[in-house]
Amino acid sequence: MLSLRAVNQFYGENHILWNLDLELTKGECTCVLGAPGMGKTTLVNCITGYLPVQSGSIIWNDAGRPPQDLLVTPVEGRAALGMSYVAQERRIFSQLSVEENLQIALLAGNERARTIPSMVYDLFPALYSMRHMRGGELTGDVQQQLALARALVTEPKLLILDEPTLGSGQRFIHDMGNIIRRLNRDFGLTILLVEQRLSFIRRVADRFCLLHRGRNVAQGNVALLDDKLVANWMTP
Ligand SMILES: Nc1ncnc2c1ncn2[C@@H]1O[C@H](COP(=O)(O)OP(=O)(O)OP(=O)(O)O)[C@@H](O)[C@H]1O
Repeated sequence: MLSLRAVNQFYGENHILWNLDLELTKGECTCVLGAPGMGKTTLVNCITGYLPVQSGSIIWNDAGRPPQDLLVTPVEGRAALGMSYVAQERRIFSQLSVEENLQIALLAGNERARTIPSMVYDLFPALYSMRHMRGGELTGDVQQQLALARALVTEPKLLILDEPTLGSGQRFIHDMGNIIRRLNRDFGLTILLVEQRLSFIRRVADRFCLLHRGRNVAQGNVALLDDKLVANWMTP
């Protein structure tokens, strides 16, 4: 679904991503992990188009359509192709109701999505009962649900989640894991997940990509993500 080849990215003079290769396969959940500051969010921002890349290629492959070069596709164009992103900082409108937040997110989609799909309230029944409440009145966990629901209203093909469990308690983390598994296994959504919690990664992901100082130092089936690999690479 998405192929990155030899991607390099700089912040000014600082070389952050180094010749990075990554392959996202349709229907799989791939987790990017690594210690803080290793380039995970930078990588996601290059994929979504919020950051320019210096060199390399990022190609979108959708069955039956010609491959699309994302480096010449702006952020809105990537959303229209079917890419949806939940950033670390929840991007919701605190003055608008839950329902208005979802309605506005629909505008980012393509022709297919005109109403809030029933799947969204099925996954997040709490949002339905709170649909008239303002975003700013919700607890942090429900705001995170709303941020994810906003990303789903356009019925994306690729969902990108940057540390969806950050700052949450065990109960929420468990529920978030269930939702990601349902999205991936029941709805067939391709998922790119940035995450640090190993138990969570092993529960939800099919594949992993381990970043160290902007380089992809290990990748493969999540069963290969063993303690030795983690001890070697998860320290700053
Ligand atoms: N806007 C920026 N300008 C300059 N340098 C930046 C900027 N954002 C990030 N960096 C640097 O780029 C490197 C990679 O940061 P990035 O946020 O991608 O790491 P990360 O793996 O996502 O970290 P974390 O787990 O803490 O979110 C770090 O050294 C960071 O200091």
